[in-house]
Order: sequence, then structure tokens, then C-alpha cells
Amino acid sequence: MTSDDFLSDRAARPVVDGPVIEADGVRRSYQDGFEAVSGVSFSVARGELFALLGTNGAGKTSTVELLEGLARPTAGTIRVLGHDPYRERAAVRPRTGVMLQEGGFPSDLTVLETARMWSACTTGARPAAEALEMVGLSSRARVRVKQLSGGEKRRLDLALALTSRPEVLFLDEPTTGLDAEGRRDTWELIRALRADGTTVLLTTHYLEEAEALADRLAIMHQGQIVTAGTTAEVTASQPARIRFTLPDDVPAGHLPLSLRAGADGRRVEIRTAALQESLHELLAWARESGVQLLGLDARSASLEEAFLQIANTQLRSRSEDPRGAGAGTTDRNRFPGKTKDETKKVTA
Ligand SMILES: Nc1ncnc2c1ncn2[C@@H]1O[C@H](COP(=O)(O)OP(=O)(O)OP(=O)(O)O)[C@@H](O)[C@H]1O
Repeated sequence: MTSDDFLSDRAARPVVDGPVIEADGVRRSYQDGFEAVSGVSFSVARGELFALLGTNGAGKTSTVELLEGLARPTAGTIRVLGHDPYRERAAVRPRTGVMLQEGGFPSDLTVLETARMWSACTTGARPAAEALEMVGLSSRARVRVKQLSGGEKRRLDLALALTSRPEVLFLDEPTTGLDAEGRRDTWELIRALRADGTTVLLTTHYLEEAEALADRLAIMHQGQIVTAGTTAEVTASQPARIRFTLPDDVPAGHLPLSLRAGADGRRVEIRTAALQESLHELLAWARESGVQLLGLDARSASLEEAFLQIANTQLRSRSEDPRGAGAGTTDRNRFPGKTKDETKKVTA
């Protein structure tokens, strides 16, 4: 049975015109005054997969919890399926699936008992066995939750999130702890859900996951979105790279002036904002000079390179800022290892 066999049987529900998820100027301060989300705005269209990326402590989970209706923003507005997810929780919650970063299950129940209990509490639920099969946990149905591996617990989390046949799925680091095969299976399932019209908001630290799945993404740093767009748009702002090795008898000084900067002996790495032009110039020079470029490799910036570049730039600009990283009323570095709000443990 494939993931597709389980889909497309949602009960008829009101269709929303416009974005399914909308955040506008959203802020979140914790009780101790620490502002974890500092004016975040974005929207997600129906059937779109939007990934929220960022450094540790950037504010991703704090933002997602607001979208899930688990907490109220300090400022700004949020709409999910046209409703305020906190005030109008009863209208939103049955239509959404939530996979928290840390699920909390009664550990003495078996996997099947847990899924059945969840299914019994959900209107229009998938049968428990079906949800388990979707995530590849059928063979572990009789095992107690406390005996599951970390990766298997993530899959059970996902099964429960899928129980309500959600129109909107919030996945907070869904593949953390999964092995390579489990990750690929989960990607396939997420792709199938999206193809079926499910809107997905995903947070992840795996940049290749965002690259593989996301229609659009945003990179957060210190409570703010610093860049957003498609993967191509986000990486386009970063320089592309051309690498090759020159033959022994061709010194790097023979390269055209504009291409010499990245030479280290015979090995050359050129960073360029205009990949096509630079390649054209290089290949024209190589042909005219009869030079063989060994191991020639040219590629656009990867999402990982773009991410690291953006994170480093942000860190540099903050350390150069005379007001320092903790400018304003709150100090972002004051609580580096802060335990998450208890809401994280809530799986309802
Ligand atoms: N209950 C809380 N009280 C005070 N500060 C908190 C609380 N929960 C989280 N924080 C702080 O808010 C900031 C953002 O945390 P959040 O969990 O949203 O980040 P994140 O981007 O999801 O990080 P990670 O990728 O490490 O999971 C962190 O500095 C964190 O210590």
C-alpha cells in the first residue's frame, strides 16, 4: 500500500479563499520579558509547503506554537483557515494536525492503544491502524511506547498528527532522530500529503530536507525573518562557485585578471555573482590559450551555503552594532539553554 491510498477522503469542509496561514507583525514575549519572536510576517497558500529554518533559538518553535494556537501572540495577528487559532481554537483545531518537537505519550500504552485513544478523541478520524501504516509503524503496533526508539516515537507523533485528516499540518522537526531510510519515507509521505492538497508548515535543521520539500522557505535569526522566498530566490543572493585545477605548466597569473582572486597555487576557486558570464570568460580564455581545466565544477550556492552565509552575516552585523546583540529591552543571550514552555509537552 502506498501513501496515496490513504488520502483524499476528507469530509467536505469550508474552503478558504486566500492564504491558509497568515502571520502579520507577530511578536511573542515570554513571562520573563524575553522576546523570542520579534515582528514576523509571512503567508502560506493552500497546498503549499512552507519551511521555517533558522539557527538554534531563532524562534521557530515559538512561532509555530502561536500558529498552532497553543499560545497568544504579544502583538500582531495570526489567521489559520481564516480564524484566530488561539481565540477560535474550536474552529481551527479539528482541521489541523500538529506534530510538536517533543510529543508526550503515556509510556505504558502500546503504539496501537495510543493511536486508538487518539482516534477516539478525533472527529472524522482515520482508523488507528491506517494512521500507523502511513508512517510505517504497523509492525510495532503491540510494542509499548516506552520501548520505541527515538525515531519510532517521531513516527508515532506523525501518525497522531495525521489522524484528523488535517487540511493544515504543522511539523516541528519531523525527521529528527530518523535514519536515512525513515527520513526518505517521511519525505515521500509529506510529498503525497501536499499533492493531496494539505498545506504544510515545517521546521527543520536539515537544509536538504527544506531543499527537497519546500515550495517556499523563510530563514529566521534572533526572532526575525531575515530572508524568504523559493530555494532558488534565497540562494540567488549568494555567490556561485567555479572550481578547477590548472595544469602544472600554467601559472595562475595567466588567468584573466577578473578570475585570479581565488587561486591558491594550481587550484582555483572563483566566487561569482554572475555564474554564466564568469564561466563564459573562463572557457573562452581556456580555449584561446589551449588550457585544459582539470576537474572543472561550477554550481550555484546551495541552501546550506546561503544559510551559513546569512547566519554569519547576521552574527557579524550584530557584534559590530555598538548596542550589542542584546539591544533593547531584552537580552537574547541571557537564557541560552532555557527549557521550553510547558506547552511543548501538550499534544492535544
Ligand atoms: N518558556 C520560555 N521562557 C523564556 N524563554 C524561552 C521559553 N521558551 C523558549 N525560550 C527562548 O526563546 C528563544 C527561541 O526559542 P525557540 O524554541 O522558539 O527557538 P527555535 O528556533 O525553535 O530553536 P531550536 O532550533 O533550537 O529548536 C530561545 O532563546 C529560547 O531559549
